[in-house]
Amino acid sequence: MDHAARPWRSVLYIPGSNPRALEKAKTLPVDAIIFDLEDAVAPDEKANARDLLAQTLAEGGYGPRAQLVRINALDTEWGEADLDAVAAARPQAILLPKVDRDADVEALADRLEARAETAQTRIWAMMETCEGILNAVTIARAPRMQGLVLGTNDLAKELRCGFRADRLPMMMALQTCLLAARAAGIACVDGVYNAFKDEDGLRDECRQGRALGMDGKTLIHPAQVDVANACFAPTEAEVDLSRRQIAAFEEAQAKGRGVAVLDGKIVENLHVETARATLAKAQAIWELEST
Ligand SMILES: CC(C)(COP(=O)(O)OP(=O)(O)OC[C@H]1O[C@@H](n2cnc3c(N)ncnc32)[C@H](O)[C@@H]1OP(=O)(O)O)[C@@H](O)C(=O)NCCC(=O)NCCSC(=O)C[C@H](O)C(=O)O
Ligand SMILES: [Mg+2]
Repeated sequence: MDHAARPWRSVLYIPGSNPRALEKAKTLPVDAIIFDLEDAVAPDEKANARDLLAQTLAEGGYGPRAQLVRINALDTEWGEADLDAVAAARPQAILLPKVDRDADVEALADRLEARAETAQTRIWAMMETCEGILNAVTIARAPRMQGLVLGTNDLAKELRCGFRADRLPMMMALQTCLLAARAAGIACVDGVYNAFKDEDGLRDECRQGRALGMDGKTLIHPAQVDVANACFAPTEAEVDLSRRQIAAFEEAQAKGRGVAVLDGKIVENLHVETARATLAKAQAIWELEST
């Protein structure tokens, strides 16, 4: 699969303490899983969840789904032990919560560097503190970074803002993270939609996230997966337009022109790059779903 095109449409949190949900995820058509040891796990359950997750990761069975482990922050009483427990399973990626600055990522990167098992492990950062949003540019460029995840619940708490359908109070934070991720060439995945039985509300928020440029949405329940997969995939119309734009541009080029006209609109090289990226994404989704 073309790594730049790897889909992150649906990224499902699974509480590391819930064996039934850990099993269920093996059957769900999600692009990625976040095995959570942080906020989905109560303090009394942390130690058991850590052991269960270490064993679950070692057993595998999650197929082509990308796997991220959200540990507790390294300055909590659980963070270091979480990392110790999951390291042996060679985790694809660690998701670090409540990242305030690039030094938080560097501290984790140093620990990953020190172990042979985590030589390839990437880092994702939860963007959910005001400090973190203000430092998004340097966080996104820190070592081993693969993506940002918006933590809109913690962010709303810190901002002291309300939840609105248009998400106006946190729009600047969402866009700051997107700018930082795109400038660094990494992924950016939107926050969760808490009302997991409200399919229409979820669809609206996914559409908004996609229009902003998000790669996908973090999810909390299996019922949310199909909506996110549909909203963040290229539509048939987009695939068709991309093919026609490429064909029109190549035809224009063959005639010595640098610009084509399609459906009354200009097509330049930059539009062709977007069209090729759309086709690569559609192909990557097809490959993932056929595995
Ligand atoms: C919200 C839930 C507590 C609801 O759980 P439950 O009552 O068990 O739901 P259902 O009975 O409808 O479940 C049906 C089956 O689906 C499985 N299930 C449920 N949730 C998940 C899941 N997340 N992943 C995989 N499988 C799941 C159930 O086990 C049932 O299976 P079966 O019986 O075999 O058919 C629950 O959904 C839940 O705990 N969700 C996750 C909550 C969570 O992770 N929260 C933390 C992340 S959000 C966050 O922290 C974001 C960020 O940091 C921020 O600040 O915003
Ligand atoms: Mg959070």
